[in-house]
Amino acid sequence: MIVTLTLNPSLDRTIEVGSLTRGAVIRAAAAHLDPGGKGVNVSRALLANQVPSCAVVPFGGDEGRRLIALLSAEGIDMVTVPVTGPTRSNVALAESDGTVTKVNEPGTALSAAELDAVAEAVLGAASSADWVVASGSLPPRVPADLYARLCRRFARAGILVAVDTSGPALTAALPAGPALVKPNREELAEATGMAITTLGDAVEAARRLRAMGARTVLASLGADGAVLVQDDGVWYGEGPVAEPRSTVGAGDAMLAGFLAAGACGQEALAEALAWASAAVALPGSRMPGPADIAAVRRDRIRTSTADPALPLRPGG
Ligand SMILES: Nc1ncnc2c1ncn2[C@@H]1O[C@H](COP(=O)(O)OP(=O)(O)OP(=O)(O)O)[C@@H](O)[C@H]1O
Ligand SMILES: O=P(O)(O)OC[C@@]1(O)O[C@H](CO)[C@@H](O)[C@@H]1O
Repeated sequence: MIVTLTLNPSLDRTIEVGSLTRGAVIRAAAAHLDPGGKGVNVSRALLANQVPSCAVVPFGGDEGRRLIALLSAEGIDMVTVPVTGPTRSNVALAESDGTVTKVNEPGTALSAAELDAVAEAVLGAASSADWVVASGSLPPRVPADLYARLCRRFARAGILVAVDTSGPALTAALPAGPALVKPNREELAEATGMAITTLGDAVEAARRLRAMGARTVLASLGADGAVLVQDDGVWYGEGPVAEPRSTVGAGDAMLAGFLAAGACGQEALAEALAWASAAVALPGSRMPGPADIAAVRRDRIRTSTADPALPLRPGG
């Protein structure tokens, strides 16, 4: 059982446009509304592939009620925690060449009592968990070491914790020894202060995150694929997507696939890439099911030992 915690969930609106021009009126080709937030997406991807998962989700206001209604309609197993502030709405503009521009609201602050209620909900849900996935940004004024405290608490209970976050929350979590972190390229650069321009840079940055305390680093590199660094090896893989539709939530699908496949070695990396590629080919943040993933797995995923000289796409 995989429990996910999304402290800052969202209603995600993805708007498909030909291309973006600042200051212009742009007529959208299509729009999608999805339940969002990184942990929520991990649970949605797991559910779509019949892997047991429970999502812990604080929610507030009309947006929060809409979020919970959308998750219920998908059949997500969840523990909901009512809070006073409204759940945020995030917007993604997906251009026809696959470029996605995201505007994420900060979310609303949780009171100390609300934070305690969420922590209690996670501890309760995790009593039968193998993994707890702590994913996404922290709402305003939530202490940056919250994920670190969860890592320590669950380590004592023998439960593995995966952390997918950015900024101070990621830096604070590392010394608490998370079993897994899933930074993207920007987060790798931010956490290490390194410029990531080659695969070798990404591997070196992932090694530094391990030196700071993370046991396994699964670093996603956008269209360049992903690199996995753990005790028994370093692997690289990619899964080109012929017609990228929306990359929103691709990293979450990747994390879900990696955990579903056992979170270890080249095979799990290949599965993670198949889930991510399948997600990129779908609109909005729709999570791929077995048929979407099987189509990708058959012919497109390539994994290998990591060639440090491989250049990454500029600015990716
Ligand atoms: N344009 C693309 N073409 C092919 N694959 C892609 C593309 N963008 C992303 N992917 C796949 O999705 C994975 C995750 O993407 P990315 O590194 O952007 O994660 P992320 O920033 O965590 O995403 P999100 O926060 O939206 O979930 C990549 O490792 C790659 O396998
Ligand atoms: O603002 P955060 O918490 O960093 O990211 C939130 C978010 O961008 O992540 C998901 C995609 O990974 C979306 O569903 C959601 O809008």
